[in-house]
Amino acid sequence: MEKKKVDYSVYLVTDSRPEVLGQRDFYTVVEAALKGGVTCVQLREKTGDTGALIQTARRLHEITQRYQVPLLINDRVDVALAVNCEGVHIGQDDMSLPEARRLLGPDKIIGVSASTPDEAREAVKGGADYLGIGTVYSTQTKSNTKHILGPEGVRDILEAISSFPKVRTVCIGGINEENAQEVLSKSATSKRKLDGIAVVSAVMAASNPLDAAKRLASLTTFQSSKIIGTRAMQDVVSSVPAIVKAVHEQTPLSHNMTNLVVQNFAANIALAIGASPIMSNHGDEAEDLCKHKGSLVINMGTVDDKALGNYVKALKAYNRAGVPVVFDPVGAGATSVRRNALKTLLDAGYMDVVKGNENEIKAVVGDSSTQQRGVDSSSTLTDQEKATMVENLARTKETIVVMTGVSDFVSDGTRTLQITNGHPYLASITGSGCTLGTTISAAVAVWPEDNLAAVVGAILHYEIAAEIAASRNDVRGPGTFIPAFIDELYNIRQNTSKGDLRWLQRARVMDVVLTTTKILRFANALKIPIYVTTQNRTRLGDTVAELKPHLPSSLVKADLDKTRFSMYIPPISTEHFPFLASSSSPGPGKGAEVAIVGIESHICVTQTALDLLEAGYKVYIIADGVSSCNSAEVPIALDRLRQAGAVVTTSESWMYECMGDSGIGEFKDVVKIVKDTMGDTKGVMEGLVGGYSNGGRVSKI
Ligand SMILES: Nc1ncnc2c1ncn2[C@@H]1O[C@H](COP(=O)(O)OP(=O)(O)O)[C@@H](O)[C@H]1O
Ligand SMILES: Cc1ncsc1CCOP(=O)(O)O
Repeated sequence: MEKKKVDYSVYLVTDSRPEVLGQRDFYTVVEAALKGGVTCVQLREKTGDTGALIQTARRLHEITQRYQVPLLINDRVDVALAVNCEGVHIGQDDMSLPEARRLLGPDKIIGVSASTPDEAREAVKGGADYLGIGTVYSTQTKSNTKHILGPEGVRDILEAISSFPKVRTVCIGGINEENAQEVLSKSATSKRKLDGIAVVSAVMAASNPLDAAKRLASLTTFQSSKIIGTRAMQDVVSSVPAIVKAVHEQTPLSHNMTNLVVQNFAANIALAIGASPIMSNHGDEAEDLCKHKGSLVINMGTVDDKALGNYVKALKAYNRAGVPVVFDPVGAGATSVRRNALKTLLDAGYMDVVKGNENEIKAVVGDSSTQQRGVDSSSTLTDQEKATMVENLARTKETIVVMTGVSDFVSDGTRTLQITNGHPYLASITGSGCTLGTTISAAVAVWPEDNLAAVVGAILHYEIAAEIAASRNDVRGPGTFIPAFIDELYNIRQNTSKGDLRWLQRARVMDVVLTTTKILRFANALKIPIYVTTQNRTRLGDTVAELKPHLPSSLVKADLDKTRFSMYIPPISTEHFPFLASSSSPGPGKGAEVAIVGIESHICVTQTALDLLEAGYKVYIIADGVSSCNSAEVPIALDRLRQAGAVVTTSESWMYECMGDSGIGEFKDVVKIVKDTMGDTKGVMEGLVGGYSNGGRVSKI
C-alpha cells in the first residue's frame, strides 16, 4: 500500500472498552465499519499486555488488508513492527517522531497528534505523514484533552502548515454525523482543507456501524460536490455509492429488448457497470427471465409489429412477477407508428421508470406541439417547464420519469431533481440514451427501496464516467470516447467497491423548487419585500440555487442565517417587523401581512408564524409552499396554525387576494406567471388533497 495514496477521509480509531462496544465483538464491529466505507483504521488500546496487543493487531491487520485499508497502531511502534502493518500514530507524550521514524523506516506511515499550530509545525518539519488535529469538540472518549479547538482552531492549524502541502490532515474529537460537514467546511482555508475526519464513538458505539460509516463516508465525499437541496434530497444522493456497489456485488440480470442499433453497445455497458446482460427479443422468454429478479428494458428504437407483440408479452410477465421495467420510448414523437406503439405499451402494463429525451417524454405526456424528426434529442422547454412536466407525469403515472438532455430531470412525483453532469460527446454517439436506460435497469433491480435514488445513482455513475472519459488525453473525439467511456464506467464501479468515492465529488444535483419560485416571481412583479433565512447554513446548506435568480437585492430586505427555529429574530423582529400587538395602529398597510413559504412546516414555519401572530401580524401560510421531510407533519402543523389564527391558503388564492383587482398594472404579469406555472400548481395541488402539502417543493426559509 503506497503511503502517498492513502485515503484518510473516514478514519476509524478503535475503542474496545465495554462502555463503547457493549457486548459486541470488536472485530465484527470494525469489519462492519470497513464495509460501510472506513478508509483507514487506527488500533488504539490503552491497556493490556504487549502479547495480547500484538495478537489483536495481527487479527485486525488480516481484516483491514482484505479491504485494502491501512492499519496504524496508536503509540506502539514495537507492535507495528511485530505485525508489519502500515504504520503508527503517536501523541505528543509518546515516543519522539525521529525515534519512531528511525525504527520504522521511510515507507511506514507516521501520524502525529497536534493541538496547537506550534505542535503541528514541529511535527510536519519532523517528517510526519499526517496530523491528527484535535480535540475539535469535547468528547467522552478522551478525558485528558488539552484544547477544545472548534473548527476555527483546526483552521488555524491548517493555516500554520500551509507551506507543507504534502502532509495530510484529519481532525479528531467529538466528530459525528451532525458536525462532520461543519468542521470540514468551516476549517477549510483557501489553501487547504482537511483530508478526513477521525471518529471513535460515532462508529464504534453506533448501533449499526456499517450504516454509520456509510453515512460518514457520504458526508465527506460530498464535501466538494455540488449537491444543492433539502436534507431529504441529500439523503437520496448519499445512497449512490451503495447502489453502484450493489450492482457490482449482485450482478443483476438486465434483460434488454432493445433496438437493432445498440444491442452490442448496451451489452458492453451492462457488463462494465457490473450487470449481467441478456439481449432477448422473444416475448415468451420473459416468463423465465423475470424469475431472476433482475429487470427488463423495453426500448422501442426499432419497433415493428412483431417486436411490439413481444414487448407487450414481456411487460405483462414482468408485471406479474413484480420485477422492474424500464421503458425507453425512443423516437416516440417522430412517427404515427411510434405514437401508436407508445400507446399500446402504456396501456399494456406498468413501467417502473420511463426515460426519454424531451421529445419522447412530450410524446408520453401526449403533447404533440413538437414534431420529433428522428431519435435525436432537441429542446424547446425551459428548465422549469421540464421539471414540471416530469413531476406531473411521474405523479399521474406513479412512476419515475427521467427526461434527458444537457441537464437531466428526474422525478418520482414528489421529489424532483436536476442533474447537470454528462458530456456533449454523449450527444454525438448513438445509443447514449438507450444505454443509460440499461444502466438504470441494473440500479433499480438492486435497489427496490427507493427507485428515485436508484435512478439518480445510475445517472451519476453513467454521466460522471462520461466526463472522466472525455477529459482523458487519449480521447480525441466521439470515436475514441466510446472505449474510454466503457473503461471509466468499469473504473468507477471498481473504485466504489473499494470505497474510493472521489469520482462522486463531480456530482451536480439540484433540488427543483416549484411553488416558492412562483411566489418569488409574483413578489418580484408586485415589488413585495422578501425576507430569507437559512437554518445553520454551513451544516444544512444555503438557500437552494434555483431561487437565487428570484431574490434581487432590491427586494430582499434580510438574508440571515440563524440557529433559532423562528425567523422572527433581530433585525427582522426589531427593525422590519416591530411588535404591533400593543399598538392601536393596524400596521403599515400590506406590511402588516406576511406570507410564509418554506421548510419545515412543523418547526421553522410554525414557530415563525406563531411569533408573528403574537406580534400582531396577519399571517398567511401558503399550504402548497410549505413542507416537511416527514409529510405527515404538515397537516398537523397547518391545523395548529389555523387554530392559532393564521390564514392557511394556497399560493394562487394568496396572490389574487394580494392584487384584489384585475385593474392593477401588474395584473398581466401575474397572469403570465400563473399560466407559466399552471402545471406546477395543478401538480402540487393534487398532492394537497386531504389538506396537506406534498414534501420537498419549497425553499429553506
Ligand atoms: N450536451 C450534453 N452535455 C452533457 N450531457 C449530455 C449532453 N447531451 C446529452 N447528454 C447526456 O447524454 C445522455 C443521453 O441523453 P440524450 O442525448 O438526451 O438521449 P437520447 O440519446 O435518447 O436522445 C444523458 O445522460 C444526457 O444527460
Ligand atoms: C439511431 C437509432 N435508430 C433507431 S434506435 C437508434 C438509437 C438511438 O439511440 P439513443 O436514443 O440512445 O441515442
